[in-house]
Amino acid sequence: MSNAGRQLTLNLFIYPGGHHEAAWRYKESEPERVLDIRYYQELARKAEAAKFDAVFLADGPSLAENVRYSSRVRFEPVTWLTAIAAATEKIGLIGTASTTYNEPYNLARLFASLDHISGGRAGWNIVTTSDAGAAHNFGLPEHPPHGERYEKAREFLDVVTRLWDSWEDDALLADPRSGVFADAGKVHRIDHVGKHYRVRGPLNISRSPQGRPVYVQAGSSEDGRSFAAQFAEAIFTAHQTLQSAQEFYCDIKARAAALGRRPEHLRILPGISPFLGSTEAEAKRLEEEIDDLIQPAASLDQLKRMIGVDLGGYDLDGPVPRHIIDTNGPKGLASRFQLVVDIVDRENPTIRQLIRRLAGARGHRVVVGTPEHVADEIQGWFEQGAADGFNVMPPYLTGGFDAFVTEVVPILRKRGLFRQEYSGTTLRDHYGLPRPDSLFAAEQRRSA
Ligand SMILES: Cc1cc2nc3c(=O)[nH]c(=O)nc-3n(C[C@H](O)[C@H](O)[C@H](O)COP(=O)(O)O)c2cc1C
Repeated sequence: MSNAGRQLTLNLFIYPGGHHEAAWRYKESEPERVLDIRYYQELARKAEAAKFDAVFLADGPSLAENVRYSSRVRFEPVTWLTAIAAATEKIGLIGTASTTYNEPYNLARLFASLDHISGGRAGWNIVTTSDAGAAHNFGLPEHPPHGERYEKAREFLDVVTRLWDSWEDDALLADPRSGVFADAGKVHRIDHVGKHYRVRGPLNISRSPQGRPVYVQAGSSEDGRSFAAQFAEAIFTAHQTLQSAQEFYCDIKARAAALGRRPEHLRILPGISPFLGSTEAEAKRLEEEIDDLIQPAASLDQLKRMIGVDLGGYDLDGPVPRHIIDTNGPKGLASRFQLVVDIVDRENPTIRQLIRRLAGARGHRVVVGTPEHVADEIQGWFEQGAADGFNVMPPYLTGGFDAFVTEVVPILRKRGLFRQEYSGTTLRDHYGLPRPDSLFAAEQRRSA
């Protein structure tokens, strides 16, 4: 792959309080502002000033964390991003919404509205939701099995896509002279009748500036990879090693090409959580200072959600009891589970070492060092077929992000790896993605 002219994609992955699970306790953090929208508007403006591609918000339709220890209360993402849209001009706005716990029509309206309001900056992180607890918030007797969630997600995405295309681009006329507001012949019902959904349409808002928000996905299981290769335009992923990231990158690009897609229209973006210091020792001290704020009960809770076993009764300084981790259970299908099991098998950590290893970014890659070292790591993965860019996951806010923007981004720019200026105004422009034509307009042309 030629790297000439390739530019990094950089998203700011915002996690309330910072990505390190104990960051909210760090002396520079502002936990009291966790639900202050101006705090996030300020953060997004900083990311926009640094010419980042997008801000990204994760989400789940349940309170999965242990509230005693966790700062993870959060706004609903589209609401949150709409407020950020009002405070910014160009930065992309990617929000997470579940296909398992939403209705296609409502979700289509929400993201089409965000795309209109933001002038074409919306992206949808399509998740099937792995937290089984969510089922209890939606009257389901149990969380749908992994495969069924992805089956529903495929139908869900088909319906939403057709709803977003149900108004042809030139349907809205709003012509006071003729008195015609919209060309009814260019506004189409979708008449979907499927296994999981029945949706007539059309959508009650015209086609948005991007045509469709950008499709983002973050699964890594076999179902996840197949879904991503077919539909995703950006894929978030978590990898601990260059080799694992290269394998994923190569696999997804090959799958997409086999489906007739152009591999460059699918940005693969691993997470990176940088602890920065003027020396490696200083960066290590910063990491240790925040690690020392870990509350093991919270970490063990998180670990239980990831691997399905409760290690609360074990000696923290004893080995991880590998034999009780069921690799054939339902958890085994989720990618993050495998990532943790690989760490245990590779590094044979004590329980305390494992929870410290995961505390920084829940299995995403943590890089500790000088700005040059972090830039080298970014450039290395970017140029060796492991990434098209990164979700930057500051361990704490806002200092952890300020340091990245003031010290690492200039190095990446100097190396010609990252934009000096936006060349467009929409998220599709930033990602180098085409604006999709309306399916109905294409069908009309074929039948003309
Ligand atoms: C960067 C990143 C962000 C994610 N954000 C969310 C999220 O907000 N909500 C969610 O339910 N899952 C999230 N996930 C998890 C994936 O969407 C997916 O549910 C998980 O990988 C299981 O999918 P799989 O079984 O296909 O691997 C995220 C994963 C990554 C790598």
